[in-house]
Amino acid sequence: MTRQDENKPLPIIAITSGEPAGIGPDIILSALMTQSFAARLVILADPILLQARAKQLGLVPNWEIIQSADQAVTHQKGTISILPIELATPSEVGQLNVANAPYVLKTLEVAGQGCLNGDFDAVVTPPVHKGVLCETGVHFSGHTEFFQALCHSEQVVMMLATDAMKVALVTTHLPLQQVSQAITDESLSLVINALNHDLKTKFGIASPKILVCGLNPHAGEDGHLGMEEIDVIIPTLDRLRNEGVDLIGPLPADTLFTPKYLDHADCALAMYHDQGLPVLKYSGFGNAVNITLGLPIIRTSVDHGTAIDLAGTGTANDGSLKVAIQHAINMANNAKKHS
Ligand SMILES: NC(=O)c1ccc[n+]([C@@H]2O[C@H](COP(=O)([O-])OP(=O)(O)OC[C@H]3O[C@@H](n4cnc5c(N)ncnc54)[C@H](O)[C@@H]3O)[C@@H](O)[C@H]2O)c1
Ligand SMILES: N[C@H](C(=O)O)[C@H](O)COP(=O)(O)O
Repeated sequence: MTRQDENKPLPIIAITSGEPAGIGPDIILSALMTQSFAARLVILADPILLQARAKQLGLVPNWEIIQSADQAVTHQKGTISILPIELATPSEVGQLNVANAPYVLKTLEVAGQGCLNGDFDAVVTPPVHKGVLCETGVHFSGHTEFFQALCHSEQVVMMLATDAMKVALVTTHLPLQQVSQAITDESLSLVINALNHDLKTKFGIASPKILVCGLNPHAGEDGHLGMEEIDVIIPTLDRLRNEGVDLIGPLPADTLFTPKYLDHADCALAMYHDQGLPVLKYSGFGNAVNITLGLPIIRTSVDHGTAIDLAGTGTANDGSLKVAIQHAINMANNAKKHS
């Protein structure tokens, strides 16, 4: 039996490098040097980038350069298996360079396509810098939307989770000015149905109970502080309840995130990015995972950004990446069990 055959049942997880000038390379190295994962981990990156960062951080991994995903063997801490993707130009720590945007996008494309065609069982994405990618002229608002387009998914849902809390979003990377118009009966229904479906199928929750935030202060105060609840949110929730979805709300977002509600629900649904994520990050920054629901592939990510200020310093916390990798492994094992 070859080494590959012996390890065949373990999922193959693609890990992209993220923004090369940021902390992506640091946390990949640190996580994989200090913890063994029961999976075959394939880093999609330029080996030169990772080797230079390892040297800067004083780390000496056992490098394996592979030519295809199936050559990866069970991960052991200290080993880094790389499926090479070349940088466009050498990357300097802490210096964003738009010339490397195509490299970043290529790592995501290879990972996403590899998941779609079965080479990988899941993809884990360290952080990219959205601004530098947009400077190339592509509209990149986030991995969530990138993988939605790549997979032609009708509806995706961004959900961040810690052991204590799951927070999903109705709108993702949208200017605040556009949030109200984006909350319609159709969009809210699609998000809630996708969330309800994946909480059942990907998290094994038989009958998910979902807390829904209002959009306005005090959930609109009976229309005195905004009409979106009365015009859109309440009628949509009522209809979905009649269809069997277990929904509570809309509740005022300022008090929804308290144990009285959270302790008796499976997930909170916030109307926009900064309504839900600050609470989640306050409660568990560094230990949370970002999961894209609604995709035909498994994709997890970290709860933080590129932290350019920390790249190459050895002070970046790898906790969220470890959680993201472990979640991807668990979800991939679960999917294999049910396939
Ligand atoms: N998953 C992703 O790809 C992702 C997630 C969030 C933000 N971003 C992008 O990252 C870039 C920078 O965003 P930002 O400045 O708002 O957020 P950030 O998370 O990069 O930084 C916010 C603060 O948290 C600190 N920090 C972040 N990660 C840390 C870690 N692992 N260990 C210790 N400290 C850490 C930083 O030093 C900084 O003080 C933006 O372009 C943003 O779009 C990407
Ligand atoms: N909204 C996420 C966060 O604040 O952590 C982050 O921007 C990542 O989004 P994507 O996974 O879509 O890149």
